[in-house]
Amino acid sequence: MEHTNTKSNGEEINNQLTDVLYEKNNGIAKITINRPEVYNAFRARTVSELIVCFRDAWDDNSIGAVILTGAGEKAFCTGGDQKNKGDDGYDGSGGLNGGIGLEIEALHRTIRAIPKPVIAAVNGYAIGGGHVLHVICDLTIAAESALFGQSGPKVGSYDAGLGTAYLARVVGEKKAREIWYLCEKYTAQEAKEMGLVNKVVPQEELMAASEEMAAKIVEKSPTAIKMLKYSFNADSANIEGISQIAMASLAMFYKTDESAEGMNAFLEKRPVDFKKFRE
Ligand SMILES: CC(C)(COP(=O)(O)OP(=O)(O)OC[C@H]1O[C@@H](n2cnc3c(N)ncnc32)[C@H](O)[C@@H]1OP(=O)(O)O)[C@@H](O)C(=O)NCCC(=O)NCCSC(=O)CCC(=O)c1ccccc1C(=O)O
Repeated sequence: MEHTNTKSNGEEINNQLTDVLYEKNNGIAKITINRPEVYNAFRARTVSELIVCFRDAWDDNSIGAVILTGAGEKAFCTGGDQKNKGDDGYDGSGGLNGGIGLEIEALHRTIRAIPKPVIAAVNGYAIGGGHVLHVICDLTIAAESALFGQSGPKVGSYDAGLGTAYLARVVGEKKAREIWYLCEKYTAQEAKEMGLVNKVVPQEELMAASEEMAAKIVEKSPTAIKMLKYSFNADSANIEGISQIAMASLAMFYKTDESAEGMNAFLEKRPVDFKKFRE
C-alpha cells in the first residue's frame, strides 16, 4: 500500500477528538490537552488522542515543530485522572493487558521519537505524570504562574523510568531525588534556575513566545534538527528500557492497598495515612 504524507489542516482529526484540541499553522502543530475540569489530567482516551495527534504531526512534512499545552490557565497537566482509576489501574480501553490502563509509555516514546522538537508550553500546574510529560519534551516555556512537581509518593504512584532517570539528567541527581521524595512544588523561576525550563514569560505572552520559539526551529534544516534530536535521544535511550520495567511494576503496585490509600486520600480530600504499611 502506498504511503502518502499527511497534509490535512488537522480538522478531520479534530472532529474525532474529545479530550484534545489539534491545529496546524505555519509549520507548527499545536496540541492542547482539553480537560480543564480535572486540571487537564489524562485518562486512557486522552493518551490515545495525544498519540494520534503526535503521529499526524510526525507524518506531515510541512510541520517542523510541535507545541504541547493545556487548556485554561490553571494547569498544563496533572498526570493520570485519579477520578478515572479503579482498584488495579486506570480504567478505559486504552491500556494493554498487564499495563496500567493507559498507554502512557507509548506516548512518552512517541514524544521522544517524533523527529521534530516538541515544546511544552506550561500554563499552570505541571504535576505528577503531567510533570513527566514536560520533562520529556525537548524544550519548556513556562508562564510566570506555572508550578512544577511530582506527587506520586503522596498518591500511591511513581514513574520510575524517564520520570526519574531522565529527570536526573536534566536537573542532576540530588535535585531529582528531592523532587520525587519531598513532592514539593517549584515556581517557574525556580524551575528555570535548575535547568528544568528554558524560558519564563508572563501568562498572556506564553503562546506567542512558544510560537516564536517554534518558528525559529521551523526555519532551520529539518534533517539537521531531526538528527540532532535523535543524537540527544541516543544518549538516554537505555532509560526507555527502564521505563518498561517501571510501568510493569506500577501495574502491580496499583493493585495494592498501599497505592489505593494514596488515591483514595486524594479523592476523599483527606490527609493520606501510609503508617500501616510500615508495620
Ligand atoms: C494539581 C493540584 C496540586 C492542584 O491543587 P489545588 O489548586 O488545591 O486544586 P484541587 O482542588 O486539588 O484541584 C482542582 C480540581 O481538579 C481536580 N484534579 C486535579 N488533579 C487531578 C487529577 N490528577 N485527577 C483527577 N482530578 C484532578 C481536583 O480533584 C479538583 O476537582 P474537584 O471537582 O474540585 O474535586 C492537585 O489537584 C493535585 O495534587 N492533583 C493530583 C495530581 C496527581 O496526584 N496526579 C497523579 C500523580 S501520579 C505520579 O505522579 C506518578 C505517576 C506518573 O507520573 C504516571 C506515570 C504513568 C501513568 C500515569 C501517571 C500518573 O500521573 O498517575
